[in-house]
Amino acid sequence: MISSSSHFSSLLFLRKLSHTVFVLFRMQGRWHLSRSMFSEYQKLAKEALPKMYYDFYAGGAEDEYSLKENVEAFHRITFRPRVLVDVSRVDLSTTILGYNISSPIMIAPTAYHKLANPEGEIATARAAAACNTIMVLSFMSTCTVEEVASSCNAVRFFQLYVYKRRDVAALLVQRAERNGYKALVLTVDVPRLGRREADIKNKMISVQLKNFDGLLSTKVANDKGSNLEALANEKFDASLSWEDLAWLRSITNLPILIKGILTGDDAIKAVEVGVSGIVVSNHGARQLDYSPATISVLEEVVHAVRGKIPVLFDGGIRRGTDVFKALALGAQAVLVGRPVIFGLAAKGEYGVKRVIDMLKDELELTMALSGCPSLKDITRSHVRTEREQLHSML
Ligand SMILES: Cc1cc2nc3c(=O)[nH]c(=O)nc-3n(C[C@H](O)[C@H](O)[C@H](O)COP(=O)(O)O)c2cc1C
Ligand SMILES: CC(C)CC(=O)C(=O)O
Repeated sequence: MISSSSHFSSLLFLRKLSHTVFVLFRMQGRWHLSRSMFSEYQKLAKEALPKMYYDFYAGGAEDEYSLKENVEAFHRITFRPRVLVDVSRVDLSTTILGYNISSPIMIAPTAYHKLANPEGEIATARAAAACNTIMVLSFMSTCTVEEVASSCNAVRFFQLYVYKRRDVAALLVQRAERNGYKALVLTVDVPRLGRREADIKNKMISVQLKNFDGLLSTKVANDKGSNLEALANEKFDASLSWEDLAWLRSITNLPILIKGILTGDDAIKAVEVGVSGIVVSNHGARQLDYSPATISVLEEVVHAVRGKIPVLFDGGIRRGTDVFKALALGAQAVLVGRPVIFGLAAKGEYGVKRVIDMLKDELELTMALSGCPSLKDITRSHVRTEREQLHSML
């Protein structure tokens, strides 16, 4: 239930439950509980999915400290809006690696979309096309690289995990290139799978992925805990290192982005090895718990890169205000993971489109209310970080 604030007659309290901000308000003599559209979709997804799948999508590693922090660190950043700026038109459009998109909100690579909806990644790709944005297809997708490519005309990037079987990684890269994917996103934060305790308890399944038919088996069936963890630990190449970027460049002409950078030091190395961009990410807090909230390290990375390559961002984006904050701190665009999956689980292609449109609408409003008619008008001085707020109190 989402209601217009103009009808509020009283506001009772504002409290955080789980990762969600709830407001209890009185309207026309009755009490109502408001939630963001994201939480509405999360709730619908929870109702629609078996517990094992919902926990897989929603969960994080170990204590889920970073999972909460990814979201809550945004709440500690406030705005410095400017007034009396002509915002009768607000332009959200931007360019990523030369591709024009309608807003700086892209779809993050996430595994196993068919567990959320029978149409799987095809539904997600069609929603991306309808929103005129970029989808990053996961290496662990349930639809094939070819099926997704032929389903719509969205600009698509391909996310890569490097298996011990390098020939399999190389083959998938070639298939992505042949099928019109425009960039590779090399994910570097999974030498082993993080300890996801819900998946261990639920004995999370690992299904055969069609992309690998005839190449290798991705199906694991044992009774000892998360089959996904067993799969990743068996197949992923934990020896992958900076030197291997030369190998990757030798097998493709596509631009390469590195996803999973959290420090200025690693950002400098990424620039040195000649990649075309980086994604500041802690993998949605599913890998190393107590890694920092991604928004809290974005600026360090942006400073280290010194504008040499684009810096993208993901982790905890739930509102248009979050997108604005990430842009103000130097990101060129953001990627969203769970909101897209919850949209997909709740309402298929339509749900994904709604979630993206909601974020776009909220970003547009935030820009108007902050005095920013275009993305280039969003500057560092439009936000106040927690550190700045603390300094101002000294
Ligand atoms: C269910 C799920 C599956 C994911 N699968 C992948 C994947 O296959 N490859 C990858 O690079 N990242 C994967 N990620 C991480 C996302 O790309 C992204 O970094 C993260 O979801 C961003 O955080 P958010 O969910 O708060 O938006 C996955 C995340 C989730 C939640
Ligand atoms: C199968 C997993 C490795 C997919 C993934 O990246 C994730 O679940 O976070």
